[in-house]
Amino acid sequence: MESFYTIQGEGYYQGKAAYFIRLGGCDVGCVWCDVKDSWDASRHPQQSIDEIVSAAAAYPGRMAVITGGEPLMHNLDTLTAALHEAGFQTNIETSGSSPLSGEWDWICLSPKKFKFPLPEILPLAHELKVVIFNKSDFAWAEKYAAQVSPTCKLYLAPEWDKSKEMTPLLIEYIKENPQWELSLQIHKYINVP
Ligand SMILES: C[S@@+](CC[C@H](N)C(=O)[O-])C[C@H]1O[C@@H](n2cnc3c(N)ncnc32)[C@H](O)[C@@H]1O
Ligand SMILES: Nc1nc2[nH]cc(C(=O)O)c2c(=O)[nH]1
Ligand code: SF4
Ligand SMILES: [Mg+2]
Repeated sequence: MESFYTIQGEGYYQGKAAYFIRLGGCDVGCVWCDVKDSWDASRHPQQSIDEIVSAAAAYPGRMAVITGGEPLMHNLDTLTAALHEAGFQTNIETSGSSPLSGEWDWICLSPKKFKFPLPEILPLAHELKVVIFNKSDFAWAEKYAAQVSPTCKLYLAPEWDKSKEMTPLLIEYIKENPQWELSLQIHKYINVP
């Protein structure tokens, strides 16, 4: 769909320069998704892996973030091998709802109520990032926290349009449950893509 060099705005690598590769197509359908344009893959041009990787390599950063849409709707073995070959760290942002493919240095799993993650990705996640849209989502987040590895980093993120209302609840929750950390979409505050 699009590629851009920016600052990772969320989660563990928040604040780091990263090259984002956003792949078209998503069958999850989150009501609050902030990139609904990405859902229909046929509306976006196809690019070769060579084109994608050489565009990325023009920038000094060597962290690539594959996102979407739902990137795991595509087989990512060849793309991630080419990124590794070019010296990139490979990170993915995924709902985990399609089978895992690709060679990953970092898996950010963001489970969704609209299409659950497949169980096999849970022990492989390096980072669990749960979007909080309403109060019941805290208990739902704990259900997934119990299934990831003991070293997996745990993040709660307010849904953007409800962040004014929900962020104070996240702050209180994290103060009571300090295994969780706050993830804000900082790119939206600093106006970068
Ligand atoms: C657009 S999704 C694409 C990758 C993948 N489909 C997924 O959901 O993880 C990238 C990240 O943005 C988050 N996100 C999407 N819409 C959001 C919103 N309105 N508020 C907060 N986070 C949002 C998702 O939860 C996910 O962590
Ligand atoms: N700057 C920036 N950071 C991000 N982290 C995850 C994003 C995503 O849409 O996957 C994202 C994004 O869209 N922009
Ligand atoms: S899974 Fe990701 S891309 Fe798909 S609708 Fe949900 S937030 Fe949007
Ligand atoms: Mg985004």
